[in-house]
Amino acid sequence: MPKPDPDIGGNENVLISDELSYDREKLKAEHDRDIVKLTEEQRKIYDEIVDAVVNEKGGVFFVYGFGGTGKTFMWRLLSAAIRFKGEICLNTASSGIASLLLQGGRTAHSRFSRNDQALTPDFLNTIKVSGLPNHSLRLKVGCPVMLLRNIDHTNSLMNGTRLQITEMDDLLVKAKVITGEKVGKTVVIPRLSITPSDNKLPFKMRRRQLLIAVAFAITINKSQGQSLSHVGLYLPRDVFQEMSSLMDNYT
Ligand SMILES: Nc1ncnc2c1ncn2[C@@H]1O[C@H](COP(=O)(O)OP(=O)(O)OP(=O)(O)O)[C@@H](O)[C@H]1O
Repeated sequence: MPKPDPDIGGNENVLISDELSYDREKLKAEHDRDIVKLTEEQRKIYDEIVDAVVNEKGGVFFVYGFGGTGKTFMWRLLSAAIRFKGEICLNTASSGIASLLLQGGRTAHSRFSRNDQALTPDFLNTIKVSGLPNHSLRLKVGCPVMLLRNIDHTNSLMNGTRLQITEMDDLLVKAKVITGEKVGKTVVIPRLSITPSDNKLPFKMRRRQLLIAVAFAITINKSQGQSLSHVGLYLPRDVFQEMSSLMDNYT
């Protein structure tokens, strides 16, 4: 009896094995042939993006230009530069036609729905989206938290209500309301299944979690309508400087 090939199947991530199966020598030859053709402008973009990848700087780059000015040409070269080194480059386009222009290109929809199985729980647990509680919450009795959804209008348990944890159980927490009309009231917050309302993810996501986030600080929007005796402001940028230069521009 032939034995099954141990390299086939198993738990291997389909997406990763697909992306690592390119002919690296051929890609390198194509890359080396075309890199010398880059215009000065294309080369500048190429260098900046490759530098961000190689040195793990990360970043989001928006490349624009008139039709036929070489965006796809450069993108193919960038993909080859990453892939011939044995690294992964996921080419994703918004439409089927656009995805055909890129080697190994897929639409975002097809890429991610086809690989639902390849999205491991570990990966899903790292996702942080607005309105969705984090997978892991570090709570302690006494810590301030904020509700992330409207749970019970009559009891003022609304998105943005602040509470203080008073008791913790495996599946729920008890907390005291510290803002709004029901200040002082103790409420029970259960775990609920929730789908992000503002979902920019290209797949459906649902998480079962307490609908709260630790809130030692809140955004200015969430603090609306509250009279507070003491306030500390966190201003990571010099907004006053920006305001004054804006005013200069308008006067
Ligand atoms: N530096 C270059 N050297 C040689 N040929 C190039 C170069 N840049 C682009 N080309 C060629 O010019 C043509 C148009 O380029 P490309 O398709 O990349 O443009 P584009 O900006 O993606 O266009 P569109 O916006 O219409 O999709 C292609 O045939 C491409 O191979």
